[in-house]
Amino acid sequence: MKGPQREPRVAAAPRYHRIRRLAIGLTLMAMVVLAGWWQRLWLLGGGYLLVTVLGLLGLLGLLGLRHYLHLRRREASLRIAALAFETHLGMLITDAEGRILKVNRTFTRITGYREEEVVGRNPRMLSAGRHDDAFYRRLWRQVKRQGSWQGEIWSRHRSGEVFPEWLTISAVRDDRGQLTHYVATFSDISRRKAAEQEIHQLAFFDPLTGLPNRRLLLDRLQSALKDSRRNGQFGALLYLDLDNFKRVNDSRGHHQGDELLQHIARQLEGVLRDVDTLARLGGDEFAVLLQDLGQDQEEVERVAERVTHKLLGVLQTPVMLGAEPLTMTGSIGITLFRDPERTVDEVLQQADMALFQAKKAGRNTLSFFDPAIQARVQARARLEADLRQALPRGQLRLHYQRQVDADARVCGLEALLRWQHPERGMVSPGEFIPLAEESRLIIAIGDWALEATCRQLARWAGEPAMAGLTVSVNVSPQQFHEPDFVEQVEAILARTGAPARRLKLEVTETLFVHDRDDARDKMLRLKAQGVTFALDDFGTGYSSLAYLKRLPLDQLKIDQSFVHDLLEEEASAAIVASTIALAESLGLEVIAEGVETEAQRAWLTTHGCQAFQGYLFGRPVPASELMIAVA
Ligand SMILES: Nc1nc2c(ncn2[C@@H]2O[C@H](COP(=O)(O)O[C@H]3[C@@H](O)[C@H](n4cnc5c(=O)[nH]c(N)nc54)O[C@@H]3COP(=O)(O)O)[C@@H](O)[C@H]2O)c(=O)[nH]1
Repeated sequence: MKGPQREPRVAAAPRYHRIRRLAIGLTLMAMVVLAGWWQRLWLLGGGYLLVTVLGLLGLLGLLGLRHYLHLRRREASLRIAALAFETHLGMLITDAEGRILKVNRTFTRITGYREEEVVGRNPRMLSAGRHDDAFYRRLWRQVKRQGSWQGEIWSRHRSGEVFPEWLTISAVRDDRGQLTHYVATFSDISRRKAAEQEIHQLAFFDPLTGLPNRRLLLDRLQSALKDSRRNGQFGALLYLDLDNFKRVNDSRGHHQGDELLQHIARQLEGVLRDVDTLARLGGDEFAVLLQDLGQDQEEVERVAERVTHKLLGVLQTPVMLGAEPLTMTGSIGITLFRDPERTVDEVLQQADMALFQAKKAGRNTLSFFDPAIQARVQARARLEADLRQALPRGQLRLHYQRQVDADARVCGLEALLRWQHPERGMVSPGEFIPLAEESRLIIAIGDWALEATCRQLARWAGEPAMAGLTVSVNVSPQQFHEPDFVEQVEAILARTGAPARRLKLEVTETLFVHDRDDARDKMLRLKAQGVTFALDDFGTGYSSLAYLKRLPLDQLKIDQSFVHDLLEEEASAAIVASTIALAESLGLEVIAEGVETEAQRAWLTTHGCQAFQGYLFGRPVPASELMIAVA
């Protein structure tokens, strides 16, 4: 194995050595020649120069090549950047101070502004004015801290039209970390928003009426229950069903049925507050969610009942459907909620059961889920119906309560209403006046009381013991706010022949909450006739001292609740003492009402009160029973 392997090598050796010797000989010769040349150049002193020149030439060549390659690369990236800049996204670049340097064509397409119109200006020129300063502060804080911000923002088109956009802002920094530019890219998302809105509309609103649907109602009811647990305020859920709606559909067709539902939805909305939710549950069924009705249950019941009556009233307003008018009625079931344990399902179920009761009770009616509330509501309804008859049937009376001075001499009287009910006997005004106010019957009743007082005043004008007495009569805010109230009083005075200077009108603080100027004007016109004014229940209501000095009042009446607690409660005593001092400093008379004991009278006298009214001096009695001695 080894022999055949070595044989060829022995044969090639002389040729190989010949070639090697030839190559070495040639190299040596070249070296000798080059060395000769080199020696000669060196000797000529140009050796160094040549090396330097050759070196520099080489370096320049290399730099030139690098620069060329760099330019090629930059040109390529600029081409790419320019291409990228002209994208489907709007783009703008500002300097570090926020001045616009460049915008792309999409920017112009979306905003309507050409580049030359915006360069040098601040991008805030595009602001729609829909975000507050805090929004922009947060945005820029994030750009500064995190290098970029993105989100939805409202912008304004050159035409003034406002549109939503999706915006990204990035801060650009150089190698040393210095801020050099901001780059903003954005897209118009109006269409996406419109689509989202449409989806939301379909999911949460009824397509026929545009009202919230059952799903949205449930959402709102859920949060209403949470709120009511938190703030202790009552809420109410009302279920409303149109009576005999099917007949409308059958006789007039579905088109008119739909029209009717749309009309009713608008009308019902019209009598509700913005914060209330009116929903259509389907067919002819609606629901109303009322929130934050207060903490006093009886007051809340009354509010819910009032709203329900308004809704039922709306339904009864005739509607022109096609050529013929149509009048509808409805039934309403109501449940109140505040109980922390109550669930959405329970509330819905209760409203439904109450609606069933209302339907069963004969339609065009309301029914509360709670039987106790229902009983109270029905009792009030009966009382109101009776009260409507009280005036025409002559069941109202006036009683008079004496007012005395520091020497217990009668100096005036207060006329107080009484209702002689045929079955219930004497009904207290405390019971029927609030009802009369709710139903606005108070205007007619108040006018009657005023006229009856004036007739009595005219009679007393001929009696020496009574002629010098002033008679006070209560005027409710509704009555006072009637546009022709002054003319009414003037007409009554003229009709009855009562001396105006003997008539004192008792008004309350609530009168001056709204339209104070109108109230002042009316008072001044009546005062010009000789009529005087007392401010009743002082300290229990609005009690703004500012209005006191502007109004032409003659007397302050200290409310009986303060007099009652005067000797037991320091706060009441302090209020009474301040009221007396205030009246004195404003030059007004002061009278304390509800004085029941000698100790209260003594305390009041010591603190400067000079006039009193209360059971201590006499209860309200009919005019025929007043026994007043000639002064
Ligand atoms: N708008 C009108 N309101 C009227 C009219 N008549 C009465 N009213 C208001 O009804 C409320 C209840 O009145 P009434 O039951 O008559 O009670 C008055 C007095 O009887 C009662 N009073 C008087 N002295 C005492 C007392 O010593 N103790 C005690 N517990 N009660 C007493 O106080 C009522 C006086 O009311 P006022 O001075 O008006 O505040 C009442 O709010 C009447 O205003 C009317 O014609 N129109």
